Amino acid sequence: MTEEILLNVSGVNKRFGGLQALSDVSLQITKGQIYGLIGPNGAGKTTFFNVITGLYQPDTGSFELAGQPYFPSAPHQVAKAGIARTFQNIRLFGDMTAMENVMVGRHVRTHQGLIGAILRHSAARREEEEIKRRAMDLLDFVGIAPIAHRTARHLSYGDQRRLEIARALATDPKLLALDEPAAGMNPTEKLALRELLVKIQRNGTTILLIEHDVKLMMGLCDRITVLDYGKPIAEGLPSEVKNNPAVIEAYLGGAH
Ligand SMILES: Nc1ncnc2c1ncn2[C@@H]1O[C@H](COP(=O)(O)OP(=O)(O)OP(=O)(O)O)[C@@H](O)[C@H]1O
Repeated sequence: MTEEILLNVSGVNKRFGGLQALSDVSLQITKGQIYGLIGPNGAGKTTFFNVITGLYQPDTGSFELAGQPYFPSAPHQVAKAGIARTFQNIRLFGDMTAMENVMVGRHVRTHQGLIGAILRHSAARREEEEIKRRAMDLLDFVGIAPIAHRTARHLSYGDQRRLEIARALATDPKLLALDEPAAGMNPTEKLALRELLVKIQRNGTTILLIEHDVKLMMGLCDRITVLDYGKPIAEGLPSEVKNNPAVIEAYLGGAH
């Protein structure tokens, strides 16, 4: 069986003034994988996320998503193309309920749009009901349905992270890109997060993951790329990457 490439990124460079933040970064993510991006602080992981989700324009680079040429432009277009992401620092609408936060994510995939919803055409009303049902299903899927009507700012840290994931899933992404989803979590929350990510993978969504918890990454990812000073220094199975001398040096030695 040939494996289908979901995201093919080739030759990405990104410079900020005198700093080469990404240096000829290429990677291929196969459909259905949990793909990890690791590296010391400042290695360029978030910059890579920002490039593939249209927040930063790369200096060079070519991209294909599900076999189609893809150019990450405005974040809204990126979501439509099939990539959803979360952020290192949680970005929820704090005064909206958990349910409303997920409904906002869902509007990317709807026909009537926000104007229709405001004017409340009957088609828009039907669609709104459908959006609510789907939002509730997603909250249930990530394990926070009982707090659907609580405002986001009053949720625990772990639940806010789950809510961000539910909101991203509401766009029906082909690729879910998670920037440090376990940051600040205690060991119990991390274990639950791990179970959730495996469940998302089983449901057919491909995941790209940045995470500092190397132990978590080694146990979870199908493949890993390691960045150091913007350059890919290793790529492969977790067991290969873990024993790679350049990776050990990047983590233990150097000025990081
Ligand atoms: N908008 C920007 N302007 C200037 N420099 C930037 C910008 N964004 C990132 N950088 C720099 O690019 C380099 C890579 O940063 P990036 O945040 O991508 O690293 P990272 O691997 O995600 O780090 P961390 O693990 O600490 O989050 C850093 O030196 C950072 O200071």
